[in-house]
Amino acid sequence: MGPADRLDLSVPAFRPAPLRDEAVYPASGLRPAGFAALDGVFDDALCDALIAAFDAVGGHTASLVKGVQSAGIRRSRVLWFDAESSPDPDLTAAVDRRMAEVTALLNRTRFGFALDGFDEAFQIARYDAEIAGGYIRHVDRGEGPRARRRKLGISIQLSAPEEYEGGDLILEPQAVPITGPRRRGTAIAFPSYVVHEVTPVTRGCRYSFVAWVHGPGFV
Ligand SMILES: O=C(O)CCC(=O)C(=O)O
Ligand SMILES: [Fe+2]
Repeated sequence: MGPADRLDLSVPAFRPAPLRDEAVYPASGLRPAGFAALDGVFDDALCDALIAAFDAVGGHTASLVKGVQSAGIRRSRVLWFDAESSPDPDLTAAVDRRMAEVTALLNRTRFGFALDGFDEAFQIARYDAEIAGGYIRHVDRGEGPRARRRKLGISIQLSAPEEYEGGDLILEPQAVPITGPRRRGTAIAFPSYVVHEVTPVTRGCRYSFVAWVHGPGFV
């Protein structure tokens, strides 16, 4: 019997390890309201598959709202990742399952927001050194019918830290800015009213996966 005979083809292609409730926080050990990070949300196979899904189509130049583009504000390419753009239903299912799990865990342990779903497709973004890819300080909430319902943003680092320089996700949940961890597969979560930026990439390229979770307005 060769090794191929022992392959169990019923095993799904994407099986990230169970989520551990082991949030990582800045070195101070403080847990500022308005920021959470969770390691191991996507495994390498999921990160690789999402990068490949992006590269297969190359994404389009990111816009702000209603197709408005401003290179002074945001320089990146994005792909809206959903059942239509996904190359593989197993990948879509694995990502959907994991995002539901991670949202439930983070909201239960950290945020406690009233949330009612994902109203927008997930976003895969690519920031290239050639164009000093980045995104200046901004908040994710806006005036539009969906943007006003954004409550929680979750950014997952798809690239390994050594693949790029710059490209830090910096958040300002309180007075002291926090630089998000760069570990591959780590999720960084923050309320959609928190100011944040992606500093310009100076070498290589950074891919991220971003989900927004929606709900009734903050009252
Ligand atoms: O790439 C990231 O990690 C964050 C992107 C972002 O802030 C956004 O798309 O609103
Ligand atoms: Fe943002």
